Amino acid sequence: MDKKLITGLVLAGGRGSRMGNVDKGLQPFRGSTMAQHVIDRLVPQVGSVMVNANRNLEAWLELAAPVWADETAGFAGPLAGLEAGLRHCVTPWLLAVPCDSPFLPQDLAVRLAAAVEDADADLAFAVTQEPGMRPQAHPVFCLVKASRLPVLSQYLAEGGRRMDGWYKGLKAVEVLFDDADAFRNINTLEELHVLDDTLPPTLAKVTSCLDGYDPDALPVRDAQRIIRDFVQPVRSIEKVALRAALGRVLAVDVISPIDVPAHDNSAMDGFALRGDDLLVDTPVTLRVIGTAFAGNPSGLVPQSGECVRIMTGGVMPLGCDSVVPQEFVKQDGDSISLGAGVIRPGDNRRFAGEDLKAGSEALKAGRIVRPADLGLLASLGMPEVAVQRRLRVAFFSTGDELRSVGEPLIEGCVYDSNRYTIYGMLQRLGCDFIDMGVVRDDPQALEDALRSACENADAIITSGGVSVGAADYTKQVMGKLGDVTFWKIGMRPGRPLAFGRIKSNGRSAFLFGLPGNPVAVMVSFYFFAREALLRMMGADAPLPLLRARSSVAIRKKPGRTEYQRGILSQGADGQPEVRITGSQGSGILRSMSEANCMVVLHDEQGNVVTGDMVDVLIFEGLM
Ligand SMILES: Nc1nc2c(c(=O)[nH]1)N[C@H]1C(S)=C(S)[C@@H](COP(=O)(O)OP(=O)(O)OC[C@H]3O[C@@H](n4cnc5c(N)ncnc54)[C@H](O)[C@@H]3O)O[C@H]1N2
Ligand code: MOO
Ligand SMILES: [Mg+2]
Repeated sequence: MDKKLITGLVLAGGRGSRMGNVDKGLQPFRGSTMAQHVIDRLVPQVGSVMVNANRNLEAWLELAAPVWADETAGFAGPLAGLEAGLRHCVTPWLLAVPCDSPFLPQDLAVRLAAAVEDADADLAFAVTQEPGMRPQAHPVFCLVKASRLPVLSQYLAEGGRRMDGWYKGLKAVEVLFDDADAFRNINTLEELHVLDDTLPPTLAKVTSCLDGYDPDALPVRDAQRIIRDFVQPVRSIEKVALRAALGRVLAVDVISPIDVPAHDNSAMDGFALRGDDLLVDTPVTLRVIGTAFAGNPSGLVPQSGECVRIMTGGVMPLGCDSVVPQEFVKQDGDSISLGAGVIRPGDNRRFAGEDLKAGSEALKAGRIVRPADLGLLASLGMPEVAVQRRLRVAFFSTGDELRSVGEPLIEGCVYDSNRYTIYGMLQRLGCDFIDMGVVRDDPQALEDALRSACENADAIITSGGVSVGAADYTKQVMGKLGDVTFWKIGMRPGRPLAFGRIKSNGRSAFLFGLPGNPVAVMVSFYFFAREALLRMMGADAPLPLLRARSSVAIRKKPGRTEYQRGILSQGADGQPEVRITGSQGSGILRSMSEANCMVVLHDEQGNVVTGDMVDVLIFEGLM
């Protein structure tokens, strides 16, 4: 069938009641509107497209398609829309599709048309079948002979409303499509958001990708994956002087503008010569015709039997490919002699570009600049480097029992240590920070603090108040301000965690509500917040776990991840060996301070026997 014989009709006249009574098709989706996506899919398949809509007609007209309202009053459903479409259809066939199915098949018209032609039918509609399920009809996706309008009008006049009810007396055929997802229709705003890959992901979207997601029993790796999928890099670049780039995250790939080194040069102080002059078993004598200093090309071109005195780094004279170190020759006036086989042709010569070739990638974006990188960048002659702007992280502690250092400690109170461990860990990551002090267990004070943090920072870290205590208002307030979830993670310590993104006055920030216990807060930071913050900074720096032999037995329950404070040292055989520090209670900071590593006992792992290999995270050098 020639596609010019078909008019496409987008059915957009519904109430959108499950979407909060909005005009569904006009809802933003992937950079335009949902209906626009449907129209874009339809246009290549048909001669022309029109729309059936009952509200916001001006907005619909902007879609550059004719718009027709129902003629049957009172939002009578898609059949009323089909009737309006058929009334204005000037082609022999009409292809109807709903406005909320932006993924409709690209071969919908061709396949339905082939079916009506084969069967000499009045109507064809789509059917899908999932494995092991009964076929599912999609009667709103139908190709209808325009001349059958009177049958439909009569059905409507008699009060009929069923999409698959009106064509009982007509010849209708089903067409089976393989891809059920192509007929997916979007009913709620949440669903629309979840499917819109141009919008920042929602937690619902991210968690829907996990099998058996249970916020109350979440494995560590699932929590890490959700966090990884949810946080997004802050895209903001600045140029800094080379030295200031130390510890910062490179924002772009660095391509070498030059060959390093720029010339073939000598690796030794000695004599540059032509490899052809070297004889396999006979000593040679060469005449020295001049000297090449580093930084001062000699311009000399030795002939056969000649050589040039050269310093380390000096540019190789033309025709020379080898250098004999001065210790290996006998010099006599202006000639040198060297024994057979002292060097081979090509020895002690450094090639132009052997370190880096012009145009090659010297460093990748996302790298955290280390001292060697500073040197490398300097070797390329770069005075400035493009880096990600520093991440701004606001943090505060929650709890009426907390006193800040410098204040007197009243009965029942403790000094706030979490703000100091958090400060230390953020500082090591290279973040800018805003220390917001201690916030009382008071809903208004918490809301004010979270809003202020959100408006001034990229990320917020709080500690305390995420478990189940009666004064833990933190969760309630966090939930109110945004897309935040509360987890019980299968780990020890650090079981409760709040995570998400909150909004205030048009600004948003990622939120990590870490548990209050002083060791739990550090473990949660290292194993969840750290990677997320690095990701926001555009950096890629996975936690470096090493293997070490356990010099002790460790009790461990399978089914949760345990982080034990450990001391790593060199065993009697020179291999790394780890033992556990004293008490592992999640309030005991002293053993954390004594430790130089964490022993990571994974989910599935059970008791550790002396001599078993275990994973270890070393604190020193940890970003
Ligand atoms: N019935 C239950 N109780 C608790 C559970 C549970 O599942 N059921 N989980 C326990 C676990 S695990 C942890 S961890 C804590 C986490 O509690 P919160 O995040 O609500 O923290 P708080 O109750 O505010 O404080 C816990 C503890 O830590 C001390 N703390 C808090 N902030 C600081 C700070 N900045 N500096 C020093 N010490 C701090 C606080 O005084 C408490 O002793 O909940 C368990 N309970
Ligand atoms: O996180 Mo809690 O520290 O497991 O006691
Ligand atoms: Mg609590």
